[in-house]
Amino acid sequence: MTITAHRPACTRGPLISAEGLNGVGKTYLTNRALEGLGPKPLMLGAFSQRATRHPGLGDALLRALREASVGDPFLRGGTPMTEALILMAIKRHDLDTVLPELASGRPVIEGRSVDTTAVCQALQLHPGDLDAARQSAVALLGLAATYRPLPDLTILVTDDPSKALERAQRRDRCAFTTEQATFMAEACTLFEQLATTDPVRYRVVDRRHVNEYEAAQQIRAWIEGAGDDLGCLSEPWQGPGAACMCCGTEPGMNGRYSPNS
Ligand SMILES: Nc1ncnc2c1ncn2[C@@H]1O[C@H](COP(=O)(O)OP(=O)(O)OP(=O)(O)O)[C@@H](O)[C@H]1O
Ligand SMILES: Cc1cn([C@H]2C[C@H](O)[C@@H](COP(=O)(O)O)O2)c(=O)[nH]c1=O
Repeated sequence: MTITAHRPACTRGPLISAEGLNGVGKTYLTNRALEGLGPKPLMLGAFSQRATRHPGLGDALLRALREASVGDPFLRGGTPMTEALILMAIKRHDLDTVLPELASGRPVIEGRSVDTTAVCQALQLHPGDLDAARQSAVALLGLAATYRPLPDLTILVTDDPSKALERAQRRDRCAFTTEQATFMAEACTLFEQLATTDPVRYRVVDRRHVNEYEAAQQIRAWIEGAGDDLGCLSEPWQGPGAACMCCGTEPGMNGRYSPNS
């Protein structure tokens, strides 16, 4: 007998992240992409835009990282694994705060998510060894995926790292050190390598090959398509029997097909 799987799509909104180097244009291009789009997705602001005095656990953790990294733009305080776990906790906190919006069907866009954590922390764990960093970045993503579901869609904006550096410096009226510029160039390589490991989740827009209009159009189309046929979102640490964090459906409920039942 053949059992036909029938899985009604979950009513939740898609969880989308924008990733890439400082100054690469994640915010600029996403805002362009969203112009005239309705209903508007909820934008989860970039770390640097978060107020230092804002109450709440997520911002308190970020404040602790900022203080420990004494002004380093990549929040490097010298203990990369501890920092990785705190960054993952912040990203978990971000997810907790947007769950009601996701559950209501609204798309949510994270300005940076756990891919940045994987890339930046892996580079710190293996200075000067990009191969080892790539392996650790993949492993760190696996660890992050036990804290919280990964985004449904990750848009990597990439470019010549020197162009991103130039924009970040102009915007922030600062000068990155040579070491920081090298860190950014390595992060660029690692982001691009990480994106090849999961072609279903990642979409890459390379500003070396498309103009800003085309880039915004691509991003808009990806965001519009991200809500199609979404599965339920379950707590990774609860295992295959967990109910959906958004619609509450348990595997096997309402005639849903569960591969694990
Ligand atoms: N195509 C463009 N034309 C003009 N200005 C641009 C363009 N792309 C980006 N910028 C400007 O470059 C700067 C960096 O872009 P943006 O803030 O979007 O980068 P980001 O990837 O969000 O960076 P970060 O992660 O550091 O916050 C901004 O001042 C932005 O307005
Ligand atoms: C999430 C996250 C961020 N960072 C670094 C990367 C940037 O230099 C700053 C803030 O960036 P934003 O674009 O303003 O969000 O934080 C990091 O090193 N690790 C992370 O996980």
